[in-house]
Amino acid sequence: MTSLLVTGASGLLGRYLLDAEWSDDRVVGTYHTTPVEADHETVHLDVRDREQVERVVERVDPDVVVHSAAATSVEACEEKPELAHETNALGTKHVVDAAAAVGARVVYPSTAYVFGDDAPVHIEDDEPAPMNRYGRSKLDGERYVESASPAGTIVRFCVVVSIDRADRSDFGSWVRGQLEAGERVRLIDDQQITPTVLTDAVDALGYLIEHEETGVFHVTSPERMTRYELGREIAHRHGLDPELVEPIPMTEMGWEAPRPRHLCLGSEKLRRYGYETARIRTE
Ligand SMILES: C[C@H]1O[C@H](OP(=O)(O)OP(=O)(O)OC[C@H]2O[C@@H](n3cnc4c(=O)[nH]c(N)nc43)[C@H](O)[C@@H]2O)[C@@H](O)[C@@H](O)C1=O
Repeated sequence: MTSLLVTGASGLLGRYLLDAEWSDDRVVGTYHTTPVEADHETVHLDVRDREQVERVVERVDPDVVVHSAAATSVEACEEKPELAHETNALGTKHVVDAAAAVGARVVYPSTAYVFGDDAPVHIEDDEPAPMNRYGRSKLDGERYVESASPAGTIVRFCVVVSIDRADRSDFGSWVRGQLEAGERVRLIDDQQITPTVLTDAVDALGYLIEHEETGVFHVTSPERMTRYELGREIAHRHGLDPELVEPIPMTEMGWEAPRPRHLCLGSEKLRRYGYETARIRTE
């Protein structure tokens, strides 16, 4: 029986982790601003507060800490670099240090934004070169996990989407909700992504925890596509009108943070380790 502490349990990933079928062991979740309704114990935690992190980790005394608490808005991190640094870099250091003190392994969800535009697809061994402050702060967090003892696990995702549900605040749910309401959606057609299906993100984390794999892993669909193509695929999957999906360039988003045109991760390593991620395209 594995005892888990999941930080960021009110976030997209954390919330699912708490409900995941594989997490029927002892699980405690932490939240920062939004309390979580769950079958498991949840506790307030600000990962920026080193002493609070130490207290919670010591009390829960987990085998594994899944550290999914993070400032995940790319734009907010660009506007408030100190928030990105304190939450994603220092917060991770606090978790890594506290986990080491109780002998717990750290599993760290990270992001494709640790890479820039120097290659169309990046694999685990490639040298990160973030283009924005969010990517930089998550890479700083990765560095702490890399030097963790016991050895940690870094799991990079691309844009996390649900494709078969519409009950979350993720990109896929939003697109489906708009299409179901007969509303047009204008989606980026000049940035390639390898989306991470939400259920894959959760199940692959479970797989890596169960098999006690350490090091860096990418978890994404093997297919490259734009958000525009993804939106049309979501329409097809659910019998909705793909003509409601319109292409726009990234410049129309008015984003401050620079973003690579190729935000693609190769996840062949995970397949070699025996885990197959879902395909998104149906045709
Ligand atoms: C890998 C990486 O992936 C993500 O970062 P992101 O690239 O900033 O993309 P996002 O999905 O968070 O979009 C940011 C905002 O922008 C809107 N948005 C996006 N794409 C279109 C789009 O195509 N059309 C419209 N209308 N709105 C869009 C979207 O609704 C939201 O309000 C994060 O998970 C992040 O934590 C992470 O790690």
